[in-house]
Amino acid sequence: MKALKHLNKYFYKYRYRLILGIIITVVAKIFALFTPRLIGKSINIIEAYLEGTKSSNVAKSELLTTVLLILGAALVAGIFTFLMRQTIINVSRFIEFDLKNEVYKHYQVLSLSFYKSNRTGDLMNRISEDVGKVRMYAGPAIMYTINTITLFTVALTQMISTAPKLTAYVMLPLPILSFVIYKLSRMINLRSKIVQESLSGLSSFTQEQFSGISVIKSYTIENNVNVEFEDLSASNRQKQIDLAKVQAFFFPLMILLIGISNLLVIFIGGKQYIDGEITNIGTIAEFIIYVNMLTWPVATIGWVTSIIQQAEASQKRINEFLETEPEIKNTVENETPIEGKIEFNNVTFIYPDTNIVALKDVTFSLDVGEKLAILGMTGSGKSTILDLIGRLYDVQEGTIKVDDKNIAELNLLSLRESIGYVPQDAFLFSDSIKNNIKFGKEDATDDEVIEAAKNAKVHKNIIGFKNGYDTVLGERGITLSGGQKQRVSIARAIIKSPEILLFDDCLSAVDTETEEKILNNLERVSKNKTTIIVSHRISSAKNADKIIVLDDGKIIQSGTHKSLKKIEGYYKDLYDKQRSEKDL
Ligand SMILES: Nc1ncnc2c1ncn2[C@@H]1O[C@H](COP(=O)(O)OP(=O)(O)OP(=O)(O)O)[C@@H](O)[C@H]1O
Repeated sequence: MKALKHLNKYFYKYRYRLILGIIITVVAKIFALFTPRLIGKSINIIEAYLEGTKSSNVAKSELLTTVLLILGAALVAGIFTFLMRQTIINVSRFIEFDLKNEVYKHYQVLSLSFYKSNRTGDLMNRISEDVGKVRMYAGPAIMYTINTITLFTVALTQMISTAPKLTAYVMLPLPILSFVIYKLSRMINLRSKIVQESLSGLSSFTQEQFSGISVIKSYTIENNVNVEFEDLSASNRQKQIDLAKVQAFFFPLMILLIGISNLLVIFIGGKQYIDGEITNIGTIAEFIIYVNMLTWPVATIGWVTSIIQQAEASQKRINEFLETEPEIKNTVENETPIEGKIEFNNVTFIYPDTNIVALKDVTFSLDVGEKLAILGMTGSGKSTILDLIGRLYDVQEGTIKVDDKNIAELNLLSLRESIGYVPQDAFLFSDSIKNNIKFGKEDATDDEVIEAAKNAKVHKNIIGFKNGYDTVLGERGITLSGGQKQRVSIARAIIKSPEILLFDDCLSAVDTETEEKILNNLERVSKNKTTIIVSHRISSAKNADKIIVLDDGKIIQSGTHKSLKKIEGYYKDLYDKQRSEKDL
């Protein structure tokens, strides 16, 4: 129960609703317990008539009154049972909502390395399945516990006061029932978990196959994939059958144990009546109803225990994530306006999860408004430089300064807000093109969106679609070409008009002619903005104020286009190669 203490703050938040819910539950059960008493009374009235102590008319009128009272009590109990669910179950839904938001909000502040070391499926599971299991504790478990306590207290008091010995006998099978249900619930939960895992394996498999459907078709491996799917499906079917088998035991078992209790009431109660230990035959009828009313709450003791155990395990998993501290922390409360001067001083960076040394002793500086181009072999550390400027990771050695201040001493939000970043793999959301561009500036006008798209040379493509800027992208929308995606992603960055622009090889899928036009536009929109362009093409680098060439994390060349094209080395080789390709 230690992990579940986390929920206490929510119970406190909703304390008034919860207390109201508890009161309503108690009232509902008290009214429900009038029924057995009144049914016993009705039988006693008939018994009195049969014995001749009550006249037919008196017996009939008393019978009618009792039946009306039963109806009234059942009605009140019914209304309160409805309200009970409306309060306690609603509280559990509120807590589920709060907890989901708490987890999601925490996910947002966690660093990139957290996402690298945890599988997406796991992150999603904790926010959906685990939170769902915790809800079962916050709602149904609490409701049924109060239910059981109230029913037991009231019913047992009445039963003991009416026939103590008979009470002892009929209560005998109930603890056995509770224990058996507990064991069965655990088995059901265990098998449900296995089914769940197999289902998520099946859906991960299908999801991957659908994403890679073009590869499957072009390699004509549909049959192999079908066989694999059938195997997974067959294994899932077996697991479902195993689960259904234990589930099938649940109700017959309950009926058996209720039946035993009923038989005990009839047999022992009947004997006691014959022996004169019980004076009224109505007591037997009353007890039969008590036994039936108590069986479900007793069964729920076992069920609730297993719900609590599951909720505890789920909350433990949730707490693990909630207790994970973000590696990148904002230490400055006040906003820090950024102008855009960037300085790397002897920066060495090792990726913590892989221990790959991505940058070695990197030093360069850029004044406000200057342009830097970074070139180099694949895997040489170019993207890492951009990630470090946005403080997605903290460096182990050396310092990175923006506006002469160590970036760790800047307000993290201000720093990131001052950056317009175009990643290597342009990521677009399943939303309209317009909203994808507006992502960079939420309050942008339509004109601003069009202007940004024009500068990124994608406007003509967009208006060519039937729905223009309202064209929806993604799974249920259209798929943009690689180059179109890159250009929408560029529009998203430039609409933000940030102080620092970072372009990570974002023109690689664009033809050289369009690249030239975009670069000219970028030249204009990025005036006075510090800009870094990562590229494999000389055409993207040649107009930069500074150029650096990386190799295995180290700067091996630096200078300008003019100077570097004359020096033997990577840049000149690339220049010569790309110039001859152009001639071809
Ligand atoms: N998130 C990460 N976790 C661990 N290692 C990483 C991560 N990102 C990159 N690396 C490693 O760091 C090194 C530098 O990668 P980086 O992406 O900076 O290279 P790059 O020059 O941008 O390459 P490319 O031109 O192919 O995009 C590579 O060896 C890469 O495997």
